[in-house]
Amino acid sequence: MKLEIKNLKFGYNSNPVLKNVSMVAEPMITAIIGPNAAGKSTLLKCMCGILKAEGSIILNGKDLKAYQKDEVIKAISYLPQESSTSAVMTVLEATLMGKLSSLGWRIKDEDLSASMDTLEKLGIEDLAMRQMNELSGGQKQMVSIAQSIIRKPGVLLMDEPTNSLDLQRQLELFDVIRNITEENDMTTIVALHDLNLAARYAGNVILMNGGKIVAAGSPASVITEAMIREVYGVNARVTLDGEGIPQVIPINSTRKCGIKKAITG
Ligand SMILES: Nc1ncnc2c1ncn2[C@@H]1O[C@H](COP(=O)(O)OP(=O)(O)OP(=O)(O)O)[C@@H](O)[C@H]1O
Repeated sequence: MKLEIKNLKFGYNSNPVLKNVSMVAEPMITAIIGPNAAGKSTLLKCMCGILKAEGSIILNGKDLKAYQKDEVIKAISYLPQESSTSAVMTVLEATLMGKLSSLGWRIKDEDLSASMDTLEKLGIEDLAMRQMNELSGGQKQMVSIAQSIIRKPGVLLMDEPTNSLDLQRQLELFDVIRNITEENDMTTIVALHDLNLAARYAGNVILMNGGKIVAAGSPASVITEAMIREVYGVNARVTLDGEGIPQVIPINSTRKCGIKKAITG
């Protein structure tokens, strides 16, 4: 599904956060990068309709407002930064809920096997009968991801899906996301802090800063030493590997009080 955003404006309590954001996402992985408080999460929440923004969100040529609510729920799956899945139920039941909540509440045999397949794809089938409230943060995060991808939505929005995962799980998860995106012709949009993951897995990178999109294009065109210095205030070495994928090695911060400036925006 093609997702187009035109002149999106949004503010919390009239404090402007998104300032005329326009972008297009096609079926592939798009990474949204940018410093803390740039507006990445807010943009994702506007894209799925959780936050009501000014401007247009166009899904396959039709304004999101013209779709029925259940059509939007089926078409767009959103995985928030903080997972709230901690209810007393098994991992298999929680995964099944991800499917049912988008398709009605009748359980069919194929829904159960789809849930098990999804857990296997993510390498967490051993957790199927474990209780959700007994899982580690990373395990819970993997279940939230299972709940999102089981629906095979046209548009998959993920906010920092790797932030509780160890290095191996991060790569495995992105391998799965890439496969699912390609197999299902999905438009996958991921907000990410890890520039190396964005460079390795995204076909398109969108850079946000101060509520605006300041660059968009291939990883090599967006993730450059000059950009990292200017937007993140960090000196970094960026080299291109054999496939032309940028690899970022941060060296030092150019700011004296960097944390305060970055967090307060
Ligand atoms: N619920 C809220 N109420 C008021 N202001 C908010 C709310 N959520 C976010 N903001 C503000 O909106 C701005 C953008 O926040 P947002 O979470 O979209 O940024 P982000 O790029 O996702 O940041 P991070 O990388 O730190 O998660 C920030 O200044 C933040 O303080």
